[in-house]
Amino acid sequence: MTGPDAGPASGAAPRPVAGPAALHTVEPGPYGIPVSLRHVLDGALVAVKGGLRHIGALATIRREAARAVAAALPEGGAAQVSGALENAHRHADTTQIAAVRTDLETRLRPFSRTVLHDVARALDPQGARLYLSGHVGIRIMPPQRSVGAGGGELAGLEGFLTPRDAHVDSWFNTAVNSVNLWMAVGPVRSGNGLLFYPDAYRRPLRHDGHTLLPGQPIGAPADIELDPGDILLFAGDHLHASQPNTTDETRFVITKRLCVGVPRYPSGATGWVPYEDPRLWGTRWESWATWRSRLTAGGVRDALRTARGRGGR
Ligand SMILES: O=C(O)CCC(=O)C(=O)O
Ligand SMILES: [Fe+2]
Repeated sequence: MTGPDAGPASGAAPRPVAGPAALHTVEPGPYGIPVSLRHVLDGALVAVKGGLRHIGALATIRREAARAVAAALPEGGAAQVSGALENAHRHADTTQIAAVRTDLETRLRPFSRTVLHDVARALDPQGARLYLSGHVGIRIMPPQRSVGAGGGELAGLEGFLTPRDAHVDSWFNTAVNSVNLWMAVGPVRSGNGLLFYPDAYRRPLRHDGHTLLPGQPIGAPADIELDPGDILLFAGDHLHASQPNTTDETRFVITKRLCVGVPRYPSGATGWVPYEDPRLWGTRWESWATWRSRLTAGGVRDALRTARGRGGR
């Protein structure tokens, strides 16, 4: 590991946040993004200022968002929203916003792979191979008061279009050495972002495999604010929750995940996802890109689970 610690850039004071944890900020420089992912896996919350602009991705994401809006809304409404999804709820109902989200997921899936690869390459050497997940989360959170009572279009969109209660990603499908990239496309403000519970980091917590069970002390939440283009890095083991959106802006974030070293999966996890070795991309071995993550205890457990499922048990 050669990179400096993910401390504040150029001696600036850490940005204050509510709660006990400071949000560390770093600025990309001519040599890339000076972040130690080990520090992130130790529980640090790190904002890479202008990270999406640094890799030249923000304009493309906005352009695709404008196309998805144009496809889902009548002309007048689409023109009003344009690429600025923070206004979406003013001109679109929940069903239309759900359609934009679904369309954007398809449109951005291949590009998000490039984005993650570009970020991984811009990072300082981490002293470990980085494995990249195909997961992409398009998270468009309209103000709560504008979200309809919830018909079929909201089913399964918890954390993507409706708030997600406190959880740890590694309880279900995320490796324990995974780092989340929570990438702000529009502004993230107090009242529409994510809450983190740093005191609960890697503490044993009771949960139902999906969500924290009530009645456990988890400490005060840290409330994170980001500017468009900022990338928040946080460990997949962090306890976090969507803040029900009380602002008058729709919040628009895209998420990706990468693993520091060979993925390690918790034995009790309820799900599993592969991570790819990007060195094999574009080679004739590309179809083997997930083999290393399959050749783990977690990968084998998942293969057995799938085989048992096929056997009808
Ligand atoms: O964006 C949200 O509100 C939920 C995000 C989340 O849970 C995640 O990225 O793991
Ligand atoms: Fe999460």
